[in-house]
Formats: sequence, C-alpha cells, structure tokens
Amino acid sequence: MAEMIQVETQGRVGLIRLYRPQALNALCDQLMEELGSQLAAFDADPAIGAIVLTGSEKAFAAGADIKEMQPRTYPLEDFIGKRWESILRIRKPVIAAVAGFALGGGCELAMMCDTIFAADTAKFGQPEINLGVIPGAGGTQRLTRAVGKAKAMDLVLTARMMDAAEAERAGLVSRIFPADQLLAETLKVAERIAALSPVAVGFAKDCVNRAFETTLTEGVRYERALFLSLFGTPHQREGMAAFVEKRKPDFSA
Ligand SMILES: CCCCCCC/C=C/C(=O)SCCNC(=O)CCNC(=O)[C@H](O)C(C)(C)COP(=O)(O)OP(=O)(O)OC[C@H]1O[C@@H](n2cnc3c(N)ncnc32)[C@H](O)[C@@H]1OP(=O)(O)O
Repeated sequence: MAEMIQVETQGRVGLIRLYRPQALNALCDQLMEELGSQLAAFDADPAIGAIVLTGSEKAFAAGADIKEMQPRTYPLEDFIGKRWESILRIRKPVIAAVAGFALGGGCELAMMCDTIFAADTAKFGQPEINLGVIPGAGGTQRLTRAVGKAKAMDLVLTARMMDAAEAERAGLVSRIFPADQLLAETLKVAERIAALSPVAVGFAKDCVNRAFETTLTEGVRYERALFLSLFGTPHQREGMAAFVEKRKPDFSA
C-alpha cells in the first residue's frame, strides 16, 4: 500500500498525487519507488489513456530529499539511477499539474513529464547550487532545451525561482490556470487525450520526444515511418471515416 502518493482514476485518466505534506513532497527513495510502480501500473492498464501527476497547493515537490542525501558520499551507486528515470519509460502521455514549489528534483520531475500545466502560484527553480551541488536528474539539459541558455544559466547559477508567468513566457509551461482550477482543467485536457487513439497518441509522444534525441533529417524520417504505419490501424480508418461522415470518432475498439 503506497504511503507517499495518492492514486485515483477519473474515466480513462490516472491521477497520481505526490503526498508527503510534512516535507513539501521532497522526493525521497520511498516516494520515487512508489511513483515508479504506479506509473508502470497505469502504463500497463488498457483502461487508462493518460496520466496526470500533481502535488499539493503548496508544493508540487521541493526537490530531492536533502536530509536523505546529506550523509551520502561518492560514488552513491545505489542512489543514482533507475528510480528517477522510470517516468521516462512511460509510453502514455503524462501531464504535470504544478502548483506551488517545483524546485530542484521537483522541477526536473515536472520536466520529465510530457507537458506542464501550472497554477498561477507555481514557482520553478534549480536551487541545488545553494547546497554545493548541481542539478542531477536532467535539470541542466531539459531546462536549457526548454527555456534557452541565457535563462537556464541564470536559474541554475543564481538559484532564483521563476513564477508561472515567466515560465510560460519562457516555454517551460504550456498553460496557466488559477490555482483552484488547475486540477479540474488539467483532468479535462487529459480526458480529451485519453479518448483519442492510443496508438496515435503513443506515436505522437514518441515522435516529439525524438526531436530532442536526433537530427532533423532522422526525426522527420522517423515521423514519416510512424505516420505511414498508422494507415495499417483501424483507428486511422475510424478517424477519417468519422470526419467524412460528420460524426464523432470512436477509438474504443
Ligand atoms: C539519477 C538521478 C539522481 C537524482 C538526482 C536528484 C538531484 C536533485 C537534487 C535536489 O533536488 S536538491 C534539493 C533542491 N531543493 C531545495 O533546495 C529546496 C529546499 N527547500 C526550501 O528551500 C524551502 O523548504 C522552500 C521550498 C523554499 C519552502 O520554505 P518554507 O519556509 O515554506 O518551508 P520549510 O519550513 O523550509 O519546509 C517545510 C518542511 O519541508 C522540509 N523540506 C523542504 N524541502 C525539502 C527537501 N528538498 N528535502 C527535505 N526536506 C525538505 C523542511 O525541512 C521542513 O521540514 P522540517 O525540517 O520543519 O521538519
């Protein structure tokens, strides 16, 4: 039974709430283990089409657990690794719904999701430099790709926080909602995605992610191959027939 996450489903959407209120959802080993297991369970469940990851009003997550890391010494074999990367293996879309602090590993976790929706209260930052370390779960790489070198350097070197409006302007955040509407609005979007063709949704996610890993020529070639292969699926036939027949498509079969 998970203790540090809360899990619900709403229709075809799986909702995971980080739940460690006394530590602002600091990402300790147990929490990351529970999160990884639940993400894998939703990914394997055909009744789920999209996943929402959220925290509390005050914090999405205030980073990796500093108290747990403090006594560790190099080379940290059991620490670096699999637990933090489990979210990257999820094939279904994962939307981060961020309110309050998303700092350090919390910001990195949000950036590992497929898109970030933010409450107007959200604050993003990579303050690890204040602790005598640097981001260690992709922060220097994903933040730089999202907001560009100048702002990433500014955030990583000064440890300053960026509010939701700045994060949206910079391209880190896709949509901003008033805090009391964040979860409901995010769930609505997730439900819309979850009603689409799971094959097409999975391919779309895979192709967008490919843009970060390959050249333009290779990425376009990959997209073309997946696009063409969708013409071998019933969902392409259903989607296009529904358009021509002026009805809603049904991708449930
Ligand atoms: C292969 C990958 C390997 C993984 C690499 C991961 C690398 C990631 C590194 C990090 O994330 S380092 C941590 C970065 N985050 C921070 O530095 C933020 C730390 N927190 C704060 O600065 C403040 O808590 C706050 C967010 C500005 C909020 O301040 P506020 O005054 O409102 O609350 P507090 O009283 O400080 O906090 C309440 C409670 O929560 C505990 N806590 C907060 N953050 C953490 C944390 N990151 N780790 C552990 N505990 C945390 C804090 O200690 C308080 O608890 P008590 O001490 O009162 O029991």
